Amino acid sequence: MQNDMESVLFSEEKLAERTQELADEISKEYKDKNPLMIGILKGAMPFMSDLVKRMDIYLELDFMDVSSYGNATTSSGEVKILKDLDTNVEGRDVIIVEDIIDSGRTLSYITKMFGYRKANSIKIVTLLDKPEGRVVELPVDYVGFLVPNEFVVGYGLDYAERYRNLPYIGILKPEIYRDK
Ligand SMILES: O=P(O)(O)OC[C@H]1O[C@H](OP(=O)(O)OP(=O)(O)O)[C@H](O)[C@@H]1O
Ligand code: HPA
Ligand SMILES: [Mg+2]
Repeated sequence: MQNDMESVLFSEEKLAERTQELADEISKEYKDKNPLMIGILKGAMPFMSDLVKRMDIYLELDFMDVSSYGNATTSSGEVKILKDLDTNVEGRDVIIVEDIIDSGRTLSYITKMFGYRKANSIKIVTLLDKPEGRVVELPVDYVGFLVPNEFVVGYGLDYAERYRNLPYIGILKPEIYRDK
């Protein structure tokens, strides 16, 4: 698996350090709010797990499974809900947790939906933001790192379901996904 990588963008240590900073910032702002933190599966799983362990406030967790990439490196444009929330978001202070915002389509769809469902507030925390990929404008509240317009994998991010278990974030060798 490591041989498929062209370069490392963010090491395990760097990810841990930045996650701690985000956890401190969010904890401070949500100290008395009992936020509902919603992880978007599957990519957000490792980041969300590390983030919430570093937050010393009352909070609740829920998950949604949404998919628009399938096995491709560009978004299909169609957002499919594979699993909805268990929790009613009405009146809740929602924090959506993502691994990456690229075209913005996934989160634009989800934030609109939570708006219809009458959440009290909706904020977004994403580990990575790829501004050059943006097709739909989207306000993002907490960002770990900006990434270049390359397909990145690791720490939850996949290519064709692989590489989610890498402890760091890196760029794949182009021959891995070229001609597929
Ligand atoms: O801003 P966008 O262009 O919508 O891209 C971002 C979304 O794409 C990825 O999910 P994917 O659909 O690949 O599902 P996964 O998390 O299960 O890999 C990623 O985890 C984000 O949810
Ligand atoms: O760069 C990416 N890598 C993995 N999954 C993704 N989903 C959107 N962009 C990406
Ligand atoms: Mg994916």
